[in-house]
Amino acid sequence: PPPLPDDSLYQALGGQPGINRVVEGLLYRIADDERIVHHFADTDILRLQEKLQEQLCVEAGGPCEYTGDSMSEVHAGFAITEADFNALVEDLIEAMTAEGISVRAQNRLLQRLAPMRGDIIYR
Ligand code: HEM
Repeated sequence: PPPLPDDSLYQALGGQPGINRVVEGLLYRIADDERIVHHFADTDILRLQEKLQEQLCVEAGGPCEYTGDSMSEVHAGFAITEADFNALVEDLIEAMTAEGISVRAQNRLLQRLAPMRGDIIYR
């Protein structure tokens, strides 16, 4: 999606510290999520954490650069289903709710991530 005109979403997420807490909460929830944890068996979790922190910052209109690989490159070969995708989004919503992020800000971020769906789900 095109860049946001301002950093209001970044601020609503609590800036980089808030985004980092959401990413940490997401990673803990994935680790506990029997529906999808198997996909991450061989993943360098510290790298994933760093790239997610950057990506969510960029998508929220924050002052960051994403240095990871493209969504299609990264997720190809994992045979990620629509149900897997929905499970991860559920975990993300839980992580944001636990950080006290408003439903409006949650929905703004999810709207930014939703278009990536086609690059992540295996067809
Ligand atoms: C909106 C949804 C998603 C976003 C924004 C996202 C974002 C990312 C990012 C930024 C990375 C790191 C890229 C890099 O290392 O250069 C990554 C890696 C990864 N993602 Fe996703 N992802 C999403 C959905 C999913 C889903 C649904 C699954 C599976 C259930 C998944 C499984 C993985 C795995 C296994 C890796 C690590 C790949 C590896 O170890 O080489 N992702 N993702």
